[in-house]
Amino acid sequence: MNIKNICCIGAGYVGGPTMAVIAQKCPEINVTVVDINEKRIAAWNDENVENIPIYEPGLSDIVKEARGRNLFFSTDIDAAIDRAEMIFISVNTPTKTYGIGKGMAADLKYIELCARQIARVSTTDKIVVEKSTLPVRTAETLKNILTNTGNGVNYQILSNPEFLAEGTAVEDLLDPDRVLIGGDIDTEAGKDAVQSLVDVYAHWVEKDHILTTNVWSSELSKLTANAFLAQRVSSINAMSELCEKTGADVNEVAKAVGMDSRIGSKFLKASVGFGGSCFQKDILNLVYIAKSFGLNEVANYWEQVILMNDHQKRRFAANMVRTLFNTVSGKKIGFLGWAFKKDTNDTRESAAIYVADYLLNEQAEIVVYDPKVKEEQVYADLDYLNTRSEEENRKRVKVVKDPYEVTKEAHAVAVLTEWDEFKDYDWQKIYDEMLKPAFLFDGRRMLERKSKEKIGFEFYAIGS
Ligand SMILES: NC(=O)C1=CN([C@@H]2O[C@H](COP(=O)(O)OP(=O)(O)OC[C@H]3O[C@@H](n4cnc5c(N)ncnc54)[C@H](O)[C@@H]3O)[C@@H](O)[C@H]2O)C=CC1
Ligand SMILES: O=C(O)[C@H]1O[C@H](OP(=O)(O)OP(=O)(O)OC[C@H]2O[C@@H](n3ccc(=O)[nH]c3=O)[C@H](O)[C@@H]2O)[C@H](O)[C@@H](O)[C@@H]1O
Repeated sequence: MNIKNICCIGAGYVGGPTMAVIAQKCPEINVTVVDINEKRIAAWNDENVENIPIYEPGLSDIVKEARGRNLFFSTDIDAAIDRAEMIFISVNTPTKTYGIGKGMAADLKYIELCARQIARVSTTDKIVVEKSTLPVRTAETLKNILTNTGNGVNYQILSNPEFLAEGTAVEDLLDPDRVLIGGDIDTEAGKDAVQSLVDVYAHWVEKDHILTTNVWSSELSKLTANAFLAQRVSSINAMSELCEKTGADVNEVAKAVGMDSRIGSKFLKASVGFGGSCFQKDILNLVYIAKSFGLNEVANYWEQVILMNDHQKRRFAANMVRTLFNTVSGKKIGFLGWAFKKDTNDTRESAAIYVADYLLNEQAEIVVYDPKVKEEQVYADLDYLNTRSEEENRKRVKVVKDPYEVTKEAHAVAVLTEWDEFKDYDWQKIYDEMLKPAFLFDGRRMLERKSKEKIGFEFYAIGS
């Protein structure tokens, strides 16, 4: 099928950047990104392109180039669906918070709503592309809804999971390790649909980086990739605790191990724990799927990655309390960073939230600075945990715009996100203005130990 119009449902961290790049690279295709969230769409359409709702290096330039030419953001979902030959579903698939599978399974209600809307609105044949991360065999459910409630329209379902990482989304989209497309490759219509999507990506991705498989392999590969990545972080974090007991240094261990080409050096950075909207959610989903097939050993194996991560966040916070003479009650603790990693304003499942929650339970007073995260987001994250009243969260946590306000008169400062700017702060000034002993906790292994100790800090870093 010759694709002239693409619709993407979901203008979030994946839908927005992915479609912006498709529009930039395929000027002859009209790309419309739709969402039920009016505020988000308004922000994507903001005259000042720096105000688009997602911060990603390089993204605003691409939006500036394509927006209004062949890239559009709209809340008119029906019109965009009807016009498109190809529809990407890029809505959120969070962990279920109710009913069967609560706390583990993926909540597919937004996916189902999209399918029902597509079925209701479509008057011409469509290729429906799963861009969201989904449990293996979701395409079957989609097909079922579309063909049983549709108007006699033909649908092809493709799986095209997204592997971009936040903070490097544009880079990852422009130069992906691979693009994965799963389809019904046993039928001519299925092969045609796969080819249509291959043709879109072939505008800028080398052919041998575009991989086609059956739908189920594609769906499962996405969960597998995230499980493997998160497993590496939990593996090195497990070693970080052993390093702290033995005098080994986790960065040296990671380097030595990573130089083995079979292991590789990437994704071996010890930290206060992985965050982000997907690793935990996708592994829980994998565990749930394995359990639902009665594969308990498989489920337990992968669940350990999450348990290790929870332990890492908890032990970082517990170590702070222990080091501060077993109490942080009424003490000012400065947080540098709140986002789940640098170069993003996303805070979903950020380790900082859980460390803060732990310290608040110990009656600490927390002051937060993050270069990209807004005050209301910090409160929303803490309120979401439901550990204490909203009023209490606002009383005990302050969010400031100047990092030196975080550190002034603080009993301890903790680095929770690896923003580059933290390295260049005036650490002598920070030391001078802190209460003594001045405790510094590096949850990201990003600060240089010797110079901090020379200034006088009591320095603690993960894994050394
Ligand atoms: N955030 C990431 O880095 C990555 C996410 N993914 C996957 O991509 C999917 C989307 O993730 P994000 O973009 O982070 O989510 P997000 O929450 O940022 O965006 C999803 C958007 O979908 C909209 N939406 C939900 N239901 C809708 C409906 N029925 N009609 C219209 N709009 C609707 C929401 O309003 C929201 O703006 C998830 O399945 C996630 O696992 C995959 C790779 C990377
Ligand atoms: O499905 C998804 O949502 C995406 O999840 C991750 O991307 P993302 O969560 O954006 O960011 P990562 O760079 O993977 O970092 C995840 C977390 O692990 C932490 N991390 C990562 C690497 C490392 O060595 N150590 C470490 O602690 C990061 O600080 C962060 O908190 C994957 O890297 C993407 O391929 C995938 O598409």
